[in-house]
Amino acid sequence: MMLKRAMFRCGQLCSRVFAVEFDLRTEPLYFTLSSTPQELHQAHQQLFGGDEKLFSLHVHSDSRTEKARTHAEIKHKLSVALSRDCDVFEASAFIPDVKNSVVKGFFIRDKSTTSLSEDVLKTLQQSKSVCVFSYKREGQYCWQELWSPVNQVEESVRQYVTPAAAAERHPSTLNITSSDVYYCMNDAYEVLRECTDIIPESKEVLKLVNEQLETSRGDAFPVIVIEGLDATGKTTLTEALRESLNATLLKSPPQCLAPFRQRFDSEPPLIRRAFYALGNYITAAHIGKESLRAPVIVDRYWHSTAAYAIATAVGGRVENLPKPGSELYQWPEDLLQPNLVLLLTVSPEERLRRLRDRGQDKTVEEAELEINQLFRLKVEEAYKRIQNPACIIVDASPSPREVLQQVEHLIRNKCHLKTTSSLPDETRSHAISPHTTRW
Ligand SMILES: Nc1ncnc2c1ncn2[C@@H]1O[C@H](COP(=O)(O)OP(=O)(O)O)[C@@H](O)[C@H]1O
Ligand SMILES: Nc1ccn([C@H]2C[C@H](O)[C@@H](COP(=O)(O)OP(=O)(O)O)O2)c(=O)n1
Repeated sequence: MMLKRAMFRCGQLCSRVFAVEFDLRTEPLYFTLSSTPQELHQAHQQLFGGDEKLFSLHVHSDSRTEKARTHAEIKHKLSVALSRDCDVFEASAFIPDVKNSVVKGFFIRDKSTTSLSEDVLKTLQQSKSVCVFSYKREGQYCWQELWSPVNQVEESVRQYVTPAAAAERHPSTLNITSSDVYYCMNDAYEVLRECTDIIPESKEVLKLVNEQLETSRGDAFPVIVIEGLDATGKTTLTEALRESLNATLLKSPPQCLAPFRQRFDSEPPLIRRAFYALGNYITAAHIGKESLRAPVIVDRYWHSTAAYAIATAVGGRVENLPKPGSELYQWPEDLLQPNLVLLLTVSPEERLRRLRDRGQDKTVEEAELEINQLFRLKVEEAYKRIQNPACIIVDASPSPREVLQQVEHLIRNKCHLKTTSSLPDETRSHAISPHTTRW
């Protein structure tokens, strides 16, 4: 039964292009499978040409939540259970330019002479969602076959590794919609609804969404979002703006979701990003209400949700990001738009200094960001590519006072507002009215 299922999965994969993130600084290695022997290119020789043991495994399931969780579990197991003699690379099997065609997995290169990797794969293969292949060599050729720890899989035919041209779109960009980034509330809502059995907190989050959603936005005061990586000065600036504009300060995710955040941060992207996406809709409802009374400053919003999600989903280099203008950078049609989005930027050195000076707990992701220069670059680049509204970049390296003045100036120009921080305290209230704005 298990073998039959594996054979079926194998058949589904064979017509796809495989990509292995062999070296994150360059393009993935792409190959297809062919029934006739094919000579390997020099680049492919680096992976397939040695005498190490090679395996790949792919995760299938009709349930997207099960697939996402199994993939995350496998990633964790491979990182803790394999020996130091094993290299694990992210891998995928996909149909070029076909959305949602990616089957994610891993490629394993085992330089050891022990059977540890086989033992680990044997336990992973117990899962009905996992399909394992091994790679064998003969002369200059390398073929892939379905792997079984017990007996030779007789029906499995040799499928020769055949170098393939680079894909125009990096495969990791094919599955982003509704797996990493949600372009309407319902898509994110559905994911959490599918999780209510395995993550009971999902019910509470959905209840909060149902209770708080109501978007009203009439002749409103302006809404200004402040974005940026951790420690770029968002909290410092948003609090100063609250005072100088006599504004309401909101954040996304909203305070009511704080008790659940850690729980969802430990989930794979499919679920974690759905949580943050729903947070934006709750914040949007708060913005709708509050902007009837005063200007609203928002600390992180959709730009953060999309930029972090895209940067995490896309492996390797900045060049792998979806190209500028891609539909993946579009704002969701059903999410309230702010009037202005400002992106605070500082040099990596200054940001590290601020992080160290602050010396407080960082989310795991932010800790990784610190050591992972590539990821940081991708988040910033994704921020800059988001459209409608796009963000305006603010150099946040000067003193807090200078940054505030710079931002007040921008708000005055872009929102046709009067800000009054340079005025004496007693004249400082209600300088902004909905009627002085253009929207
Ligand atoms: N313009 C600035 N110049 C120097 N230090 C700053 C500036 N803005 C903020 N900081 C300091 O940098 C650290 C991070 O700022 P914070 O406002 O908490 O950033 P964020 O909210 O973006 O994580 C804090 O210790 C803060 O006092
Ligand atoms: N609106 C938001 C806000 C944060 N996120 C995600 C993106 C990152 O994974 C983290 C960053 O949040 P973090 O707590 O480190 O940021 P702050 O310290 O609050 O500035 O949260 C999001 O997806 N959408």
